[in-house]
Amino acid sequence: MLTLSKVNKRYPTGDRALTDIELTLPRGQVMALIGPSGAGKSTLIRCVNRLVEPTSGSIRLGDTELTRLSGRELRRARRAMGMIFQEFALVDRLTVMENVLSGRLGQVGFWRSFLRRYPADAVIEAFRLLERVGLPHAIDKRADALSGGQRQRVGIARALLQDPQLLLVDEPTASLDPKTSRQIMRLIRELCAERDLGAIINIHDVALARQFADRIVGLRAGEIVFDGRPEALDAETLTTIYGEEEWGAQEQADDEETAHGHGPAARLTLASGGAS
Ligand SMILES: Nc1ncnc2c1ncn2[C@@H]1O[C@H](COP(=O)(O)OP(=O)(O)OP(=O)(O)O)[C@@H](O)[C@H]1O
Repeated sequence: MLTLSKVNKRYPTGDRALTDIELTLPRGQVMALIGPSGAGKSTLIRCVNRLVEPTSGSIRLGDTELTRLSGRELRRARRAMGMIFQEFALVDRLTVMENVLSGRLGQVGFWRSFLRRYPADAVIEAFRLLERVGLPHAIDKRADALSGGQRQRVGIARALLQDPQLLLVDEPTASLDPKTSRQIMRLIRELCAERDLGAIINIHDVALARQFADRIVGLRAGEIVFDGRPEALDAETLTTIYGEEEWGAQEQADDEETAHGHGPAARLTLASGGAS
């Protein structure tokens, strides 16, 4: 379980990115973090893994107070948090298998990883994970020969090879087409359920968030202005999070597009709910 209490972040520039964030993420819960650009979503995720230092407050993962850690203890705590990034962050010239195994870099020690010798159990687990994410045939391919969706699957397998307690996911679908985006979100959701893993997913696509998350947290100007079930995210709440917009008109336009067969069916209306 992850617990944030009174977390504040003010950047040296004076920008106040987070104000008194209170958040508890139980095991197994998939939480989507939504909000306009600059709301503080990335800052929040990065405070959890300490890529950004919170200015004040407490962040606990299980029994560990993350804000007090440094050096070796911090590296160990970070291994308990699998990161999945927007741009996949793969090493292009390495194979799919090598990229997945790099998820164990921190655990196998410098020389072993330098020589690219991984323990047999890591290799077996990497095979298993690549099969689970749908890439058993691509093990020997170079990462730069993969499609965006396949690259993200490699990123997911790599994060899981760390055997994390929590997934921190930053815009996983930002550069993917609508169908692939849905597949990736569905995969993340299924894996979280299978492994009883909590996830915080920073995502701009509200329809995807509604469809695949158990819970939605809306940030605006560094504050939580919504925290609830996806069904509770109505036009009024969207206005609170994003500001004034004709959300009803958007729903209608999407409905019409779908009815007339324009645009991919995957373009969901804001009104749709439930995971598929
Ligand atoms: N390294 C930094 N130095 C100074 N200010 C920063 C830095 N990173 C972010 N900020 C500021 O903190 C606030 C929150 O930014 P953040 O990137 O966390 O928002 P976001 O919701 O993730 O936005 P986006 O959806 O565009 O990625 C913004 O005002 C931003 O300008």
